[in-house]
Amino acid sequence: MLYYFKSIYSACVIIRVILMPLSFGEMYTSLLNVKQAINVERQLIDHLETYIEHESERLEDIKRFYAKVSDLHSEVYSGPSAAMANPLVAFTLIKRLQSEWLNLIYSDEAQENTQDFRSGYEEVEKEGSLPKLEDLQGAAKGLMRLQDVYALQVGGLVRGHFQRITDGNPIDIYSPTVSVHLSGDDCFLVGKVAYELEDYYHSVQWLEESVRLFRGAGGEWSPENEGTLEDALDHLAFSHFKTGNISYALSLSQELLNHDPMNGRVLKNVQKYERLLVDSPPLLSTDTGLKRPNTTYLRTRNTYERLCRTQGTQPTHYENPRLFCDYFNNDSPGLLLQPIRREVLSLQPYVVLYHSFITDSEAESIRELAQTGLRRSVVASGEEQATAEYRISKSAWLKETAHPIIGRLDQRITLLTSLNVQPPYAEYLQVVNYGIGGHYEPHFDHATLSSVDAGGSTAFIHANFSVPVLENAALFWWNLHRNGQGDGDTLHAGCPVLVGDKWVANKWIHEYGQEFQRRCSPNPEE
Ligand SMILES: O=C(O)CCC(=O)C(=O)O
Ligand SMILES: [Fe+2]
Repeated sequence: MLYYFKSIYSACVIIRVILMPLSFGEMYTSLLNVKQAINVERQLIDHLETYIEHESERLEDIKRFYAKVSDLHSEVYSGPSAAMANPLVAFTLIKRLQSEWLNLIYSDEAQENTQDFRSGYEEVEKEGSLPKLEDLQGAAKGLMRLQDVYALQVGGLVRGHFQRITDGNPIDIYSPTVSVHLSGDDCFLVGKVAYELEDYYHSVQWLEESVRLFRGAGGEWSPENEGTLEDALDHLAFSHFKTGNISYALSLSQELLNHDPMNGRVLKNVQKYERLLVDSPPLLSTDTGLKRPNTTYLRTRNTYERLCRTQGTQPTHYENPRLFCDYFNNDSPGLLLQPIRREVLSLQPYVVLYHSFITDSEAESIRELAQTGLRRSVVASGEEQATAEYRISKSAWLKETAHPIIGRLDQRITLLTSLNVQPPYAEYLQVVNYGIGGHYEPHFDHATLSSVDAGGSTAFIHANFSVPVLENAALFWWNLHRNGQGDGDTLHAGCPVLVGDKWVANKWIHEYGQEFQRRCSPNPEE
């Protein structure tokens, strides 16, 4: 968990402690919810197990009947015709044909088993603990965000690797301890989300993988799949058409026709593509020059992403002799025996990292206290607050009265900063948990606690450095100049979490109430 102290409004300070790495609904926006979903699937696995047992018993019974009847045919009825003279043989034949076959064929058992299985699923569904379509789409967008910000290869992701091409070779930027491969259908879903957003840059890449994997599976059908090779070919062909690669759209459509020769729509498309190719033959280059869509219109996107990729402070900052580390007690009696390791990361804006600001057990308690209050994080939107794609997380507010730990943290902030953090001079503690590819794009906090395995740094865009997520550490900066104006250099962002569960806690301290702690400067510009 990272802890941030920051001043807002006409305010001065930000304290942000990284705790370690929440409520259902919008499951993808918080990793805690994703973790809770594991139990939901466990319930479904139990229901499936019972279903398989019952269906297996039913099939065993059917097999027994089959064996009995086919044995009779090979042993009794194919023998001397005298067998039929036996009234018992004749009776059993008639009984079977009049009743047993009927009972077997019209047995309700299969339906009952299916019904029980469905009821189990419906119970889980009623609890409201199943992800919705929006969650699946949100998770798919999270994957594409990670792909973009960390320049990951889709082909690598599909094989469970987090790889970036460096000097022409794929280099692992993170090696997961547990890894999963994606199926043709998994890739189809991501591709389809992009396709529906008319984002053909991503749909082409994911659907290419989908088609490759579906082809590799030899068109084998799986009952759990959403799409088929034909669906993937269809979407991929159209994506290529939209990006101007007509000849590829044509060959994919022709492949699709091999599987589905009577598909009128695709037949028409083929004719259209052929006509287009005759009218304007393609240039030799097959490079379609597909560009990443700039959906968030971030002007600082390149710097932001570069800072996220480097996952930490730029080396040049260590070369600045005015930056230093020390053990700091702020001359506070409460810290004399236990000074805090302080790392000054930047002078303008002034950004300091306090190591081991909280303990593991404090971070754990804060996470637990926040859990039930976690709601989708919002951002200021005019007078109102609204959810936004550029902030994907859940957050909860903790008052000092929630637990003595919160009061102790407030005291620690005061010991370190000499600032008054009692209401109304500061906000309550805001605890945040990020979701799949969760992030907070560049923003200011003015008038606005965990380690992760990869990604999730806090990037200072204009100041050109990023701070990796450091468990239990606190990051402090002044959002405002001494003259009360917002400091433009504090533009900062929470990079997407690549792997891990990122929790942060924010403490925004108002400028009002700190007049004697942070005096104005003789220089009105300062
Ligand atoms: O998560 C981070 O690193 C940054 C979060 C942040 O800037 C905020 O919550 O205001
Ligand atoms: Fe912020």
